[in-house]
Amino acid sequence: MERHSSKWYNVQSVPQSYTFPPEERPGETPIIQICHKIPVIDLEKSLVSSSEKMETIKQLLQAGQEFGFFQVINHGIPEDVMSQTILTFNEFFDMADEQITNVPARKGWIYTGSEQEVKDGVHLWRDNIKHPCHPLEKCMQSWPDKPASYREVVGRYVAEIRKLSLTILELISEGLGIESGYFDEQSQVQLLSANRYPPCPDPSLTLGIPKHFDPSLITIITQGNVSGLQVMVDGKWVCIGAVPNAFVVNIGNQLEIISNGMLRSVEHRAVTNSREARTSIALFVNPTPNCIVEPTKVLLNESNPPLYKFILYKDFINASKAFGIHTDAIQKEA
Ligand SMILES: O=C(O)CCC(=O)C(=O)O
Ligand SMILES: [Fe+2]
Repeated sequence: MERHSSKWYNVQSVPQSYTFPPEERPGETPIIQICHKIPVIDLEKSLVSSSEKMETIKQLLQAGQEFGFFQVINHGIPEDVMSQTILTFNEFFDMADEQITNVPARKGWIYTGSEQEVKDGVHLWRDNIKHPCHPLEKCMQSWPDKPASYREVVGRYVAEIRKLSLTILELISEGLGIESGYFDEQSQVQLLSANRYPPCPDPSLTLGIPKHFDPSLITIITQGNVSGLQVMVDGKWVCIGAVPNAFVVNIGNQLEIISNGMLRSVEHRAVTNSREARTSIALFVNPTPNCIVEPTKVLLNESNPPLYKFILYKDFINASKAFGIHTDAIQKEA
């Protein structure tokens, strides 16, 4: 028998162990219904003039307030960096399972194949790898070394995303009236989480990732050409369109706290489709474990009292078990 056919997703129907309870499954409504309201923001415009920059800032804040999500285009990251990174992860996920699951003492990265990942008794329709990325030179020494290009390609991608995330955070801090550099300390940790959702015989029954909030400051996602990221808008699950060469950006719980609720961390989930595999790469920009996260003082006054208590980032993560069974391991790596 061909090795490939032994993969967990080569099945004619969705196994019971992958079937979500009726209230959680996507159901029969069109799953890939694109929401065109979620803004696509042209970042190049912010470089043209100070009035264009103010306009970009306004768009970022409005999107963060209204949807908690937006996409950015003309962000300066070369197309081939994005496409090569997706290809490298596809190669990684295509490797024979033994090559990725049976690596001894895999310190520095965590692979969770679908068969190992169970949420409330149900398997997720995805394979996943997570690893820290900052400081880059140190972290990349312990990333996977197969495929051979992994460290170089993913390293280049991570370096580009770090610059992009700082640009976006700087624009947001200017809009909120926070001093420049405030987020330098709050955004020291980068955690990469790449997902591969194979084609699924019945996407109405199962999920790639169940609904959740991101425990990050912001998250920057590449979803290639395949939609599947769903966000709750006006009480309905809708998909974020796959815009060529765009990054999806979402506000995480920490930025919601810092902005005292002005920017919203919004629930989202990943659905599957029956036609093609989808690969997404999420980079969580996180505070360091001992960083105190609290509503920034400049936004507080009598009519805007703090809505959140201060919290150490590691206490937040441990209390919310934000990374499931890997929470402790991920905290150690950070
Ligand atoms: O696959 C996606 O687009 C969603 C990923 C996501 O929400 C996450 O990794 O937290
Ligand atoms: Fe997420």
